[in-house]
Amino acid sequence: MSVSAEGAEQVGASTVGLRVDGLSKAFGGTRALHDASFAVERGQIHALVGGNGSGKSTLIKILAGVCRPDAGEVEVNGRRVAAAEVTPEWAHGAGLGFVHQDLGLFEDLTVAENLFSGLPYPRRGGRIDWAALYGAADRVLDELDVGVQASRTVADLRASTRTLIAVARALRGREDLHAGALILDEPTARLATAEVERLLEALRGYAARGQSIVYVSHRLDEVLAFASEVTVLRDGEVAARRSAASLTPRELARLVAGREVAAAPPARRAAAEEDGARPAVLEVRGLDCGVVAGCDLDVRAGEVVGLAGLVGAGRSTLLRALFGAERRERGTVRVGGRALRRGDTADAVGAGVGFVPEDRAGQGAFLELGVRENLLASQLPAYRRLWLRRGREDDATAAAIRDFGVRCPGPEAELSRLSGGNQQKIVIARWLTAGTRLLLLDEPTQGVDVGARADIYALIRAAAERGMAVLVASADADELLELCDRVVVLERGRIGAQATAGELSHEWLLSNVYGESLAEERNA
Ligand SMILES: Nc1ncnc2c1ncn2[C@@H]1O[C@H](COP(=O)(O)OP(=O)(O)OP(=O)(O)O)[C@@H](O)[C@H]1O
Repeated sequence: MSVSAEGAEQVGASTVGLRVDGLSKAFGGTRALHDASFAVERGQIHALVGGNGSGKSTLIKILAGVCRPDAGEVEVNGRRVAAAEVTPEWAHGAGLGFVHQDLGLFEDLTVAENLFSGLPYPRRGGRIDWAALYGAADRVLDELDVGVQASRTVADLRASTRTLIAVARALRGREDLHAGALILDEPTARLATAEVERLLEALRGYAARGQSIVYVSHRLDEVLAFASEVTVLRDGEVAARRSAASLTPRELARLVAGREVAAAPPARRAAAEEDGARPAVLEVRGLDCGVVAGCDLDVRAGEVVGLAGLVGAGRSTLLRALFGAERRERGTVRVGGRALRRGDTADAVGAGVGFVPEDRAGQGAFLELGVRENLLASQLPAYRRLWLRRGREDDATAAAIRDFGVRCPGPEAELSRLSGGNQQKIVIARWLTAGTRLLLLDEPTQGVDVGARADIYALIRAAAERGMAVLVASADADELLELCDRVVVLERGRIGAQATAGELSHEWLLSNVYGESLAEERNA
């Protein structure tokens, strides 16, 4: 079976669901993919892992027909074409379905409307036939065991259910929903631990019925528990292809990073009396803002405090209110003893507050500016005042690129040209400077690779050792356990249970954060 000179596709019987052969793609001088090949058997769960900038997204975009490669071939269920011939229509027709990190769902619409968005709705007598639409949607949802009614509004659904809706939308319109290849780009990055297992269980069920699954993730423990085969990309090349059973998490981390990955430094676990002696950098009293109500919270110098909670509990709202990005309705926020004006981010920055928001593309980064400008964005006035401009800026930029292992063509490269994980490293590095007294982090390592994650934890802890106070919201239990001296749970906008590092465990988080959501599962 091969591709003819004209590039026409060849069809034949095969047990392979998806095969890519010799994929290469360069962006100017950057080699994003080089001669990458791997195959996914029908019904196999195949993980595609690699460091930030290793070429995973480029590979997915080529398969989706939205990025034209320089060379290579693609085969789906026996249909083989030159990769440069793949269009979105071909990909869909051949049976490829995609779930991107941003699920692209319309929150205010129903499940059925989301499932059939972009397609002509069934009509009867010139009007939309809603009964037929909901009926068709219910059949897809039943077939995929999603356990949700097509008439529900997406905004009311829990996170794992939303991801399954995105899966259903990727597969809709196929004759056999389980016959193609499903490609998921970090489907669990935004999910809390309990939600992850529910999603993976559903995906295992689809694989058992014949679906070939390609799954991209930076959570390596999860990869080894979920996938049967693993392809590791490094610098655009396939660095290893192994069965998951033959790998330990540590070996896989080494393959991904191309080096031994140091374990994160242990949380400080300071004695209570030592904590009491440190000054509070952040003092919040009676803060009301949106869902957040009556919030009292202190974070001391040198302390890393985790904010746990379910989606919608108000973690992001609280961080945004502290930074002034959201206008608080009541209450006071003091940083280093100074009261912050509400809704005034400049005042917060002036008091030494740094903020890494969850929505990097929308709020965290200046995508159209260069790496250097992004790194220095929090400190420009200081550099300008000192008349030190380029020399010092260049040193600081080079140091940040080195310390964070940022993969970029150079300090002038536009941020939009960097991979997602490398953008995140820049956004965090920007605030890890001497001027920051309080650092607010919202899901700081989402999309960040295993090596960089360890580096970022080490840099955050080192900043805390120097006296920075850190407040970090995370849905990732491992992150809270590895990074935090203390964890505070937000429950529907109110501060609930708290535990110090010595008391913290997976079990504690499960019962204090997720217990309630598991009980509510049937409602979604
Ligand atoms: N449009 C583009 N223009 C220039 N360079 C690009 C472009 N898209 C990707 N690249 C570069 O190609 C390389 C591979 O990027 P890609 O986004 O595929 O990596 P990735 O493995 O998905 O990373 P991450 O884990 O951070 O999402 C990176 O060096 C990136 O900077």
